[in-house]
Amino acid sequence: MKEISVIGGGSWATALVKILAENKIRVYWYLRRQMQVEAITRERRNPDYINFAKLDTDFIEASTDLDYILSKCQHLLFVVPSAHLPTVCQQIDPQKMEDKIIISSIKGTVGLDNLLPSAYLAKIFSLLEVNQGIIAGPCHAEEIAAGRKTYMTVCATNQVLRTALSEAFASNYIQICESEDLLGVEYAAIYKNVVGLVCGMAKGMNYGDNFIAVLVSNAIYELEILLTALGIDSPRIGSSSYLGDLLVTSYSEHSRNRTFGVLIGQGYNVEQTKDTMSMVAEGYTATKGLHDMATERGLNLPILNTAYRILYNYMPVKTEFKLLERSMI
Ligand SMILES: NC(=O)C1=CN([C@@H]2O[C@H](COP(=O)(O)OP(=O)(O)OC[C@H]3O[C@@H](n4cnc5c(N)ncnc54)[C@H](OP(=O)(O)O)[C@@H]3O)[C@@H](O)[C@H]2O)C=CC1
Ligand SMILES: O=C(CO)COP(=O)(O)O
Repeated sequence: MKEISVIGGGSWATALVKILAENKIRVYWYLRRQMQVEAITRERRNPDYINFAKLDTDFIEASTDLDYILSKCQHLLFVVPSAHLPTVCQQIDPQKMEDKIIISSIKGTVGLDNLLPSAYLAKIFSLLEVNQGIIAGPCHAEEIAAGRKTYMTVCATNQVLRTALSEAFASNYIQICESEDLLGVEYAAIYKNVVGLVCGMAKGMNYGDNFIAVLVSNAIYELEILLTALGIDSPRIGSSSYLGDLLVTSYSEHSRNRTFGVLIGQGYNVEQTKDTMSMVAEGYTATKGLHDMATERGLNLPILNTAYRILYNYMPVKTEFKLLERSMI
């Protein structure tokens, strides 16, 4: 792969663009604000997200013209928060997407149907699975910005695409793991955001490491039940895109989901917490999406239920944790 169009201007898109440009892949980058485009071109960094990451703008063309950015490359990488994916996609003519290869790196459920990002993109652009890929973690943009050793998972059923993505992203600090398990990895990446949020709540209420270790252990068990019910065959729970991503979100100070949970645990209400956050915490909407899926399948998942009752039924966090304490094993 010599070039790629990237759609999205947040911290994760910025980290991925950084790696691509370092690897001398030409990046056509769609951002929604002209001021951000101009600042990136002028300052060689994104002033609004991971602004300490230097960007090699010799390999980057940024623009607010989505049609132009999409027209430049066959490979398109979507990195927008799931809540905004429909808004972005509605601006795109599906006929212009016929021969495109679409990669997504979005960890949330989309729309009222709670679709996976890859399923949403496949539906609206009539994509074949062979033309889709995903990029998964465990990766925090902040650590990539600092060039810290990171393992990234690239998923595609198409071997040629997997290889192309591996080559595009591998570097002296990015180690690539390849996988064909798009569905399992995508579901796991969404569920871990809910767990990160609940771990944050525990932290915010001053639960200790002993409790959080049991919480995470129970989450692994819950993830297995959820994936099995969703039809994922023999998920590799211990792999870095499953367990690794769950752990980094549960424990890392960089995690926005965990931060969101900490604020709830400290007594802020949901609206105050949303207002305080300057970045997206996908676990908030994912809690509803996954809870709907679990309910439809008659699953009883205590951690997911706890998040749902606190965030959507506005139940007191302390009372809910007392109930959770009793249901964990
Ligand atoms: N950050 C990370 O370390 C990782 C993130 N991810 C995933 O990447 C995805 C993107 O998240 P991330 O980059 O971190 O998000 P950020 O919170 O860093 O950035 C949010 C982005 O959403 C844009 N946005 C806000 N409102 C709208 C809107 N109404 N319509 C369209 N766009 C809007 C913002 O644009 P503007 O600045 O113009 O407001 C900005 O580009 C998420 O699914 C996340 O889970 C995956 C792996 C790692
Ligand atoms: O997905 C991530 C790490 O792999 C980022 O997690 P947060 O969105 O919680 O920061």
